[in-house]
Amino acid sequence: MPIIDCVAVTKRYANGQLALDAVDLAIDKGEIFALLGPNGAGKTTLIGVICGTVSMTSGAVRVAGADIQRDFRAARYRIGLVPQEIALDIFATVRGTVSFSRRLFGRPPDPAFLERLLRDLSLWEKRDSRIIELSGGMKRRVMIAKALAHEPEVLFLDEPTAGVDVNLRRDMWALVRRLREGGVTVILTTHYIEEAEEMADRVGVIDNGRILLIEDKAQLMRKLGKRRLALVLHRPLRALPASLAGWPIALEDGGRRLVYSFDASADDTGLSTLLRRLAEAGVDFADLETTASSLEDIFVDLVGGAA
Ligand SMILES: Nc1ncnc2c1ncn2[C@@H]1O[C@H](COP(=O)(O)OP(=O)(O)OP(=O)(O)O)[C@@H](O)[C@H]1O
Repeated sequence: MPIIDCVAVTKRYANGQLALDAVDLAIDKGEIFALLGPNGAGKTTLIGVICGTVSMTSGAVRVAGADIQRDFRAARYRIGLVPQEIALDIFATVRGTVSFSRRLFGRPPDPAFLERLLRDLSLWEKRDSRIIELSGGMKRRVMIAKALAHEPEVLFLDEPTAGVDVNLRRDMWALVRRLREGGVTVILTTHYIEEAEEMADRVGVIDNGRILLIEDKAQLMRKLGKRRLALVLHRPLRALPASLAGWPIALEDGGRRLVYSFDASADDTGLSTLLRRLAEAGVDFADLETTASSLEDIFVDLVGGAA
C-alpha cells in the first residue's frame, strides 16, 4: 500500500483557476520523491490538498490508508509539513517552539529526541534563543525541526532551499538522507533541478495542474538523456564545415571546442558520420569527452515546449 495515494485529485479555486487537473500520484514508503514544476504548476496546491489545508474540488487522498477528508486527524498525524513561508512565534524560544508543536499532536515529551533533532539541524546551541534573534537560515531550520517534532512518517518540504545558502542546503540534503534511513518518506517540491537530481529516488513533473510524467530518476535520465560529445580542436574553427550544416553542433570557447548533442538511445547517433566528415574537412582534434545531459536539460525539453 502506498503511504500517499492521490486519486483524480482536482482543485479549482474560487476564482475559476484550475490548479490541479485529475492528479493521480502514489508515493511509496521510504522514498524521496521530488515534484518538479515551473511557477504556478500546482505543486503547493497539491501539497496543501494532501496535508488537508486546501480543500479539493473532487478526488480522494489517503495517507497510510486514512482518508484526508473523513479521517483528517489520523492522516495529518502522519505528516510533517515545512511550508514555503516562515511562520513562527517570534517571541518563543527554539526549544519552546519545537516542543509546542510536538504537544499539539498529543505526543509525550521526549527530551532525548528533541536534543537529537535540534543537534541534527545545528540548532542545539540556539535552543534557548528567541526566534526573533535568529537569522533567516536558522528560522528555516526551526521550521523543519517543528515539522519533525511529532516524529511524522512523511515529511513535505515545499521548496526547501529557495533562497538558502549553500551550507543550509547541504545540511538539508544530509538530513533528508538520514530521515530516509530512518524510514521517513520525503516529498519535496522544487524548481531547482539539481536538487531533484541530487536527492530524489523518483521524480514527478507537473505543469498546468497535470502530472506530465513520473519516473525513477535514474531511468528517466537514461531514457530521455541526451549526450554531448565535445571535441577539443587542434586549431580553432571559425565556422563549421559545409558538410555539417544544420547539425546540432555548437562551437564554443572561441572555436576551440566543437560540441555535438545526440540521443544515445537512437539507432543512428550520427557519431561515425560526424567523425568522418570532420576528417574529410581536415578538422583534427586533440581530445574528446562525452557527458550525459542533466535532468535540467530533460526538464526544459518537457516543460519548455508547453510553457
Ligand atoms: N488561493 C488561490 N486562489 C486562486 N488561485 C490560486 C490560489 N492559490 C494558487 N492559485 C493558482 O493556482 C495555480 C497553482 O498554484 P500553486 O501555488 O499550487 O503553484 P506552484 O507550483 O506551487 O507554484 P510556485 O512554484 O510558484 O510555488 C496558479 O495558477 C496559482 O495562481
